[in-house]
Amino acid sequence: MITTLTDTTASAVDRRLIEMREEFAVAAQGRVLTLLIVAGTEDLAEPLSAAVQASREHPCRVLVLQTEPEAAADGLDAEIRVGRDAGAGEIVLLSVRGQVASSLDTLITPLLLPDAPIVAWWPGAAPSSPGQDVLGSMAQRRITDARQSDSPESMLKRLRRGYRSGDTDLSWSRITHWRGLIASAVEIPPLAAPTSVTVEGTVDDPSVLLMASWLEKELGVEAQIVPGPAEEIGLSGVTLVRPDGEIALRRESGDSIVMNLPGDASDQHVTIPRRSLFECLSEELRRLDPDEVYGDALCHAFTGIDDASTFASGKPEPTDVVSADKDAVSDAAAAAVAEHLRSAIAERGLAHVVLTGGTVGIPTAGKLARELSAAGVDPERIEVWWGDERFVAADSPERNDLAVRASFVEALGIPAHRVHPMPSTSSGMGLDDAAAWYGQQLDMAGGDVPFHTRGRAFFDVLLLGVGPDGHIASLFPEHPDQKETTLTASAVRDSPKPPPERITLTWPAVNSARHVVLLAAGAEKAEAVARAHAGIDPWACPSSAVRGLESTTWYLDEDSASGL
Ligand SMILES: O=C1O[C@H](COP(=O)(O)O)[C@@H](O)[C@H](O)[C@H]1O
Repeated sequence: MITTLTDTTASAVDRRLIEMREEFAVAAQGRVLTLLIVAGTEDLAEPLSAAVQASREHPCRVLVLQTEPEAAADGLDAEIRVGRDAGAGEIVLLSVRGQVASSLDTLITPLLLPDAPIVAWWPGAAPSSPGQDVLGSMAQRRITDARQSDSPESMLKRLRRGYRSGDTDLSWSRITHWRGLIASAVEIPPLAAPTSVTVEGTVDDPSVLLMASWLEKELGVEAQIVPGPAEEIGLSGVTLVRPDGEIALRRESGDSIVMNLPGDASDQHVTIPRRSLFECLSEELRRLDPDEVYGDALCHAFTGIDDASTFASGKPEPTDVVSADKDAVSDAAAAAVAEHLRSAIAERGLAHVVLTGGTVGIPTAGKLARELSAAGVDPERIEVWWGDERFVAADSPERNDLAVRASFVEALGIPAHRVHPMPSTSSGMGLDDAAAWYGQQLDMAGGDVPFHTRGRAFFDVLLLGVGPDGHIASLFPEHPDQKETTLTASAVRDSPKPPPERITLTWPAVNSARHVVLLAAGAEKAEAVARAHAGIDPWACPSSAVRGLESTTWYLDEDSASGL
């Protein structure tokens, strides 16, 4: 039975659901979990059919959220399916538009099964840190599917950075049977450690990457990934070389894997069909405890990316623009930034700029507004973010956003929904929640464009003032809070520069810009500027370790450039 409700509310949906159960004598008892399917406007026929099948094994309430935050009009439509149309569960499809999408947690709370676990599933695009997502944080288990991304390896790296216990990915469930076969094969006597491991398959396929990582971690041997047959997608073979012979597994067809063991090269055929979406989902719903083995394999896969300097290395070298004085520095920077934003808008219809506070940053923002107006840039097309903020009251003169509200935001007439100040103490949130919330706003705006992957950029221009100690944003030299690299924005305590509590973009986020514009003026900045030019060293000199994907330019006056 299917009922639709247009322009409705969550409580009206809940009431109708209860009525339908009564009308059609459908029992609610026995539902073991709430499955949240979170998506944009893409076609969900396949995930829904997998969920309906899985509900026969795990009777559940399925809440499907299709969100369109950019929709011109706000609204909520619902379709409720119970009985035959919903497998062994009940399905509520919610189409959420505009502002309604900004409070998804409040929206779904009345619709959750009381006292039952929640599993969140993103069948397509997923947040960088599912565990910190507004819906993901309500769930015990969070399921993503990196294979669905345009850039699966990048997505897996993002998931690794944002990993929280309870996360899993269907690329991992796709290789469960392979792992079982390999685990039993390596136990075959005589027990001998493999000397080499080769994983064959699509080279950037997440299942292939996870298999290689798992084997490396478990066996302590480096795993080589080699391309498999072009017609095969995903994992096609695994070979472990032991002193007594080879353990070789190769997918022969969609239905079977051929296995050879040391001393037995007789091509044993094992019936293991390629796993369907339903089977993978069902396996994940079977276990509600965290899958630590997945966490280990994921984290081992990209161990090297923890080093903050890797975010900056390999990008174009910085250049310097030296002007006579501070005034001329902000003139030059504002003109260059306006041009970058204008061309981003011409290319993509929208530009993301990150503003900064500080002695040069604040006047630069005012001049940028004038440059953009003179160029006739549509203020509707600019999204404004901040690189850092002081965690004080919203109306405190210490706030970086307040310093440019009149000169930039109001002067240009940028609509409120395009302006993203970092939360203040007036928000009611504590410092950690406020930082996490801001990071989440960015992750949601970035969609599949990662803040956690080298080689991709979200911001068009990132403006950064450079402090006399070499700090940028609120990443201070030798300050432990700079070590937070799994989040997009993080809390800073005990800042060496007052006020002590701040929010900052993290290393991966500041290194997610096309163009980086560093600003410094005055003799007191000369030493920091010289140190930052000596080589990438995030810990000792943060301003040395930020690079744009396309350009990094230091706007300096003669005094600050005197040590170069
Ligand atoms: O505390 C901060 O300092 C930097 C640099 O400021 P400056 O006055 O030395 O130019 C600034 O860019 C940052 O946004 C701010 O919070």
